[in-house]
Amino acid sequence: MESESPIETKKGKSKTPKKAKESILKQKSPAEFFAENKNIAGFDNPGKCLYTTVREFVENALDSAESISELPVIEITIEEIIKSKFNSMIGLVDRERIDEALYDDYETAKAREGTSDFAYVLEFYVLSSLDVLKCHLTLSCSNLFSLVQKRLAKEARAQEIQAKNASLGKKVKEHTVSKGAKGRGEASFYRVTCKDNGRGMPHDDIPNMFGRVLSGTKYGLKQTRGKFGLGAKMALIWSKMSTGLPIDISSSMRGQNYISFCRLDIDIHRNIPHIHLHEKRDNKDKWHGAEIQVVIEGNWTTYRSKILHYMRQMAVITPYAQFLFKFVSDTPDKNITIKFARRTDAVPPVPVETKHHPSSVDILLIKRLIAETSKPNLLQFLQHEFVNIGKPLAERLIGEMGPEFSPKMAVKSLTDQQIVRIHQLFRQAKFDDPSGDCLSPAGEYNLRLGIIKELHPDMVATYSGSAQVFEGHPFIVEAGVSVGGKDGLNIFRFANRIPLLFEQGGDVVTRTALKRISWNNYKINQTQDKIGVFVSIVSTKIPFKGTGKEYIGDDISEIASAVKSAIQQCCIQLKSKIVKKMQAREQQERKRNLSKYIPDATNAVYDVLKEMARSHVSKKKRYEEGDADILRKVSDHSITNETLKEKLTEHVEKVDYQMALEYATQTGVREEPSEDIYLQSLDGKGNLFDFHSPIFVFRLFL
Ligand SMILES: Nc1ncnc2c1ncn2[C@@H]1O[C@H](COP(=O)(O)OP(=O)(O)OP(=O)(O)O)[C@@H](O)[C@H]1O
Repeated sequence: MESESPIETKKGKSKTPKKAKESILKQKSPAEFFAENKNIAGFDNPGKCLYTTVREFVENALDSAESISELPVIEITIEEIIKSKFNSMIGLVDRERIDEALYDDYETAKAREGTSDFAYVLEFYVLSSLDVLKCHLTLSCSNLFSLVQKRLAKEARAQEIQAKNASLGKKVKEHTVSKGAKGRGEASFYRVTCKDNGRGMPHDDIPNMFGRVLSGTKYGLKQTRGKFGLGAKMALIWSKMSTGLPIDISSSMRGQNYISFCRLDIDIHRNIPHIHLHEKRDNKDKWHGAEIQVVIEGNWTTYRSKILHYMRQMAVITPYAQFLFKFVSDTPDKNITIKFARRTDAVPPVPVETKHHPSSVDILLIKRLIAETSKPNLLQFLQHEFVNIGKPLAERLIGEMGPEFSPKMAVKSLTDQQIVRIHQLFRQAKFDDPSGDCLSPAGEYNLRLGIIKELHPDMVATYSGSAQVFEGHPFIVEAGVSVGGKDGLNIFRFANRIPLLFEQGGDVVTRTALKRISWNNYKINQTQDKIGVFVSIVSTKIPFKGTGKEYIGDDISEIASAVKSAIQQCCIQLKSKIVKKMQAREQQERKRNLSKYIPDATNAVYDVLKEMARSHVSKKKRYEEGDADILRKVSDHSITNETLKEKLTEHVEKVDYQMALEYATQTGVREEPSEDIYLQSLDGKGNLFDFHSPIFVFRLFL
């Protein structure tokens, strides 16, 4: 008998090659891999799956509308499906429990006894004062009571930690439903529908776009929200895993007189779409766009706030889009409808596809570019397949590669070694940085609007950095920092105009804001002031950690320093505003203090002036009537001035003249007399001039 042992094969007893069934080697399809590791795509638990499904659909919808420069109009509906409805949807009959002990939420007789004891204790506790209770409880009761207290405290602590983590954007553990309320089997189901007015999809491509993992249209070098060709398929894989239901896609492209309808699921093992229905339907309304619908297990209760937060932030960074968000519950009072209205018609320019920068490519990519290029020779290949290589530079590079290279050599005939040489030179040579022209940043205006809308701060500063480069990819960092408004340090992160809500702790923006900004230097108190930090990064490649697009790592020094400098630039602007505001506040304070006793001074002056006015008028009258003696007195300025000074000093000696002067300066010279007082006096040259108000006189006098 022929041995199947690999050892025997090694010993040469069997020369025949191993049959396929003997091999221990196994292969997994990408769909299988992601089904087994769905957490790396942001599908960690039912609640997070609901959140990520919404997110993937919304981001596809935005990418699609923006790609045809259409102002996005997006409707998202999450409809709660209760178990009986779900069962009837899939044709499953609801069954009553027969063998109760079989269930996860089953309580043993002993546990029930404990519970009734507990109910008694609790009732007793409520009815009695604590002291009385302490006296009367038996030892066993008090033991039980402390056990119960411990359990309640533990539950409360767990809930507290969960709420805290959720607010910090940390991973939220699924709320463990306490036994007796809802067993493990009691999943919640939701129908998620997302409708957009975007480009739609070609009829024949739909099955592969939704039923083949790692297929998409966004692989080029371009700033897009989607990147991996994974998100929509993950929603389908999760629906297949949790409900077994397919996905429904309706789509129509501009000018198409039909709507493509496709219902499909995915053959996980072969990573191919399994089509249930694929047909063309009438498009009477000339609609274009897509509507995707999927039924999945989820958890609205624990992820409600994250989903709404995400929608709000998406509306902030995409003010040119209109979103209609609906949650439809089986209990109508839990229904939610939120319309995020469009706030501007200015759509940022559509990001353009660009070519690779020589410093960003690896050997594999060079080989792929060679395989795909239409250019016949090395010179043209270098010139046309990369940015920042013009003809003269291409010629110099070829000269530098070595004698076996020439401009005219067929690019497809390059050997593996020659490709390695090109790669080495690309690494070592100096190239101009790629420009950021292909990028479409959110814009300082949008950031400012967003901050004001979210935080209602006292002051805001924004900054838009110029394009920079990491590993040959251009990127732009924009930042906004606010002071005042809601509590604490709030950090808002956006990447290619996607809000990032999870894994905040490891993100480059969070780390920079918390560890690398000396807030005190900018007169901002990190622990007391309410600070808002908004940072938006756009790039042809966002270096997300993982496929879940949750956070940007802190390990790319170019990005880290650009983030730091953008935040610092905002802080510098804020500092001067803060200093001015502090000075204004101080002045205001002084003014308030002055005004406490200034009325005394002005009243005194007013009295003096009134008296002088009276005598002045009478003197004037007498002068007009021909009193020669009075003429001498009126023309004698020193007498008038002296008299005034004397009288004022008499009345206002308690006034701090310096402060009074300041007050008068701040108040300014009033144009109209504040009181019904009008008098004339003589200036230094003996001319008559007018005093219009007590303050004016006061200032002149001082
Ligand atoms: N609403 C939509 N309108 C038009 N095309 C869509 C829509 N949703 C998905 N698509 C197409 O389906 C493809 C696959 O989508 P999927 O969400 O799986 O991946 P992606 O968006 O390319 O990348 P990522 O996994 O990073 O989100 C997209 O590249 C896009 O071409």
